[in-house]
Amino acid sequence: MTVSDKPVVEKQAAVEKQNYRDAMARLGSAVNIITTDGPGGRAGFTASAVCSVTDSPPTLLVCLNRSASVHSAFTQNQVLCVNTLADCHESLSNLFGGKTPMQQRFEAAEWARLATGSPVLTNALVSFDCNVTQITSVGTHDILICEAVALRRNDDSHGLVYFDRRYHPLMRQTAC
Ligand SMILES: NC(=O)c1ccc[n+]([C@@H]2O[C@H](COP(=O)([O-])OP(=O)(O)OC[C@H]3O[C@@H](n4cnc5c(N)ncnc54)[C@H](O)[C@@H]3O)[C@@H](O)[C@H]2O)c1
Ligand SMILES: Cc1cc2c(cc1C)N(C[C@H](O)[C@H](O)[C@H](O)COP(=O)(O)O)c1[nH]c(=O)[nH]c(=O)c1N2
Repeated sequence: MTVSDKPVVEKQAAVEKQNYRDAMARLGSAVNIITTDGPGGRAGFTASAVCSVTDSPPTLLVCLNRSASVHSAFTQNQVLCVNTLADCHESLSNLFGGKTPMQQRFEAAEWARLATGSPVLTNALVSFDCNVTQITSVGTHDILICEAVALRRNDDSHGLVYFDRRYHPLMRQTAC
């Protein structure tokens, strides 16, 4: 049998938006509620586009659609908290990912504060309280570069993954 050393690549004129989304739906990701508070007001939205950038200084990125109602609050406040959701947070994720009024979103859970004043979800898997240090626009979204200034972890909770347009619990291995 002859094995070609070249990968088979299907030629395509362009990747259409729907094909791109269908492909991206196959990447499982953590689900987060991103919150802020300050002169621009209190706001929060659900985000899967969150990624670690560097640990020195401890930096992550969040992608935010510029057409979202929460956009101006985040750019004005320049602070945010990434609250990574646990397996019990499916309905909270839908609440912060829809067109629900802001007060109703926050009434559905308990919140604390750390260093920046952004709302910290008390039973999140982990929370990264951050200063927004840079904003870069790409297409429809702003990439918010965020430096973590305080952290909070709940080490007993299970995780939540968004994969194939559905939520899936991710169980932590327990000692037996
Ligand atoms: N990065 C994002 O802005 C993003 C990510 C996930 C979901 N969403 C929004 O949540 C809703 C439900 O999404 P779904 O995953 O069930 O189905 P979907 O078909 O809208 O999205 C499938 C996947 O495509 C990507 N995607 C979707 N909209 C995008 C956008 N505007 N910009 C960049 N990437 C995008 C995400 O990876 C998403 O998981 C939709 O309104 C979607 O736009 C937005
Ligand atoms: C699972 C999942 C994941 C994401 C989203 C939704 C859901 C359900 N949404 C959409 C975002 O949460 C939604 O647009 C917000 O509610 C903002 O809408 P308002 O304009 O404030 O109503 C979203 N939006 C965004 O700008 N970046 C992201 O990474 C994501 N990820």
